[in-house]
Amino acid sequence: MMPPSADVEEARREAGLQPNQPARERFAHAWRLTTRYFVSEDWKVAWALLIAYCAISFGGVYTFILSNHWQREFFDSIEQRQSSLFVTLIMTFLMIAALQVGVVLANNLVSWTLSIRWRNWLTNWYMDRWFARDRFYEIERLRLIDNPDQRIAEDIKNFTLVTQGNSLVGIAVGLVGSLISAVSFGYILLQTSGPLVIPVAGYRVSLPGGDLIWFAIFYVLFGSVVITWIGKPFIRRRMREQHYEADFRTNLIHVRRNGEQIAFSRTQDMERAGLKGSFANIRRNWYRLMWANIGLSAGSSIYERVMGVIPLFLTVPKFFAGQISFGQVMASRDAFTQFSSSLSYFVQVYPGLAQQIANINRLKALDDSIDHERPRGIAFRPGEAGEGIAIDVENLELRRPNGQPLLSLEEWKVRDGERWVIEGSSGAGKTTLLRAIAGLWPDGAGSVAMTRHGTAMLVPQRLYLPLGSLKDAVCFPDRAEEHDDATVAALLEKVRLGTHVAEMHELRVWQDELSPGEQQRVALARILLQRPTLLVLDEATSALDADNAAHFYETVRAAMPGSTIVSVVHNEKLAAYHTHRLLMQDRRAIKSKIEKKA
Ligand SMILES: Nc1ncnc2c1ncn2[C@@H]1O[C@H](COP(=O)(O)OP(=O)(O)OP(=O)(O)O)[C@@H](O)[C@H]1O
Repeated sequence: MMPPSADVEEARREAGLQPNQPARERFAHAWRLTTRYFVSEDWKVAWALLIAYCAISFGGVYTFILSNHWQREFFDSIEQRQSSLFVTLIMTFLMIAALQVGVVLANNLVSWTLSIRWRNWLTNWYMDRWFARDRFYEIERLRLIDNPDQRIAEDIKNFTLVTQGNSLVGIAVGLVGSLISAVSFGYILLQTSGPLVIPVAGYRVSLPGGDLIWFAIFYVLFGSVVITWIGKPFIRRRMREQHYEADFRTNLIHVRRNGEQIAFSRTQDMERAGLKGSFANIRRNWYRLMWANIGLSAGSSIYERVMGVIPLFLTVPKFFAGQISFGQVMASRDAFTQFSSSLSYFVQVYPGLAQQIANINRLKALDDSIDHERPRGIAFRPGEAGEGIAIDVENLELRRPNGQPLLSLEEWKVRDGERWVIEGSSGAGKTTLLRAIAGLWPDGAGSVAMTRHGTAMLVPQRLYLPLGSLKDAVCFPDRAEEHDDATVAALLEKVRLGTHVAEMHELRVWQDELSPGEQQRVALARILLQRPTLLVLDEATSALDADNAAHFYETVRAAMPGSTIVSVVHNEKLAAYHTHRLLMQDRRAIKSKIEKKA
């Protein structure tokens, strides 16, 4: 049995149908994700910016206190008509104002710089891993997760953004601030309340510190547990929101890319209905998100209201008993509220934190899909084929990703200079066999060894044309500067694309402009430029008329008489350009020689 795809797992987890991954694993991942940049080669700059950011944030609080202080002094001096202090106070104000403006500017400078450097580093880190071991291809082939592109572009951006209050760094800095203020107000509370005495099994256990402190700590703990519990659906809905938004955008791009076919087939209504369905997911999820948010807001509002009266319930009896003054009642209420709201920081930042948890979870799924190790059934051995052999296949069993068998091929040797045509009905596994030859299909068993000599080139049915000029497209994967214009112009003439020679350097979206048949002739030009010793063609002439298809094969044969060719064709006439045939039938392959017609 094949492992279930991570996509199914991720969606089921978010729907609450499957338990979350172990908390320890998720915490370890979140920790590594957060600290990774700060232990990278850019660590000096990273730490300098982070420390500067923290210093500026606390500097901001300090300037706020300064200006508060100044205000009191200023109004007092006005009330007492101390005109001699006026100029000094104005000067002080200007200095404080300059400091405040400086803090805002420095905060912008540092937070924006840290955001882009962190994002730049993490994006590159993910992109490197996404490209390594062909993961970008494997994730799509197995559909391991949805929209990895959105995760790399959006989720990393949201995760590394320092410029907003609900950013990870902003939350952490706020946490330090609230801890400091919890300690200061806790100290005030200590002075206004007696020890907490709890009767346990006939004994009176006295907890050190003020009773108000202990009540505040219990209350905050209780509140945090309840809020976390209420907030669970909120996190899940936030994650779903990101999925649905990404799906909707992908569907819009899909319509844009296939605009011509949709316009031709007049299926606008169908496409619009599909898009509306995709948007309906966003809308439905929005309402669920709204209810989850209302639940969360209700929880935090009740929590805050109760927090305002608890100290009164605790201190008023002492006031009635004549133990404390009314002033102490009010002072301890203020201190209690300040103390517990500093401790309740977690409850206050929960929505922002929920967004960050959603980002981290989506990046975890991306990490899991990149690290996903699928046992390689088909051994791919480049450079290990024997002398004179271009491709050596042994005991090959091709399977679909779900384990269903596609094709058995006991032994298949393609000798240098041979030209093999692969035939078989649609869906027989011809393209999959070519993927196995290229080392891109691991599902199955057996081995594929490739020659160590020369170069190989695979030409698919739909050619990849890079963004740029027509010359770029012909020269790909080389850079255009590596070949002179005259050579490329001659090739364009040779492949019957002479009309485009004059516009060879124009930057256009050639993929959209050239007809499929013209694109296949660009492929021919590319082959003639690269002159690979092993050429693998997957229905490379499917869009060409009979004459142009024959011209394609004749040109290759004349220009590269000794090259080895493996090609998939549906057109029987083209088989004549080959020396051998591999016919796929009933999941088996029959090999034969093609006799030359006299
Ligand atoms: N990534 C994939 N995931 C699941 N199934 C796949 C995947 N790629 C190919 N298949 C399945 O493997 C089978 C063989 O596909 P393949 O493209 O090799 O056929 P083919 O012989 O080249 O067909 P055609 O002549 O129509 O191009 C098909 O049933 C296809 O659905």
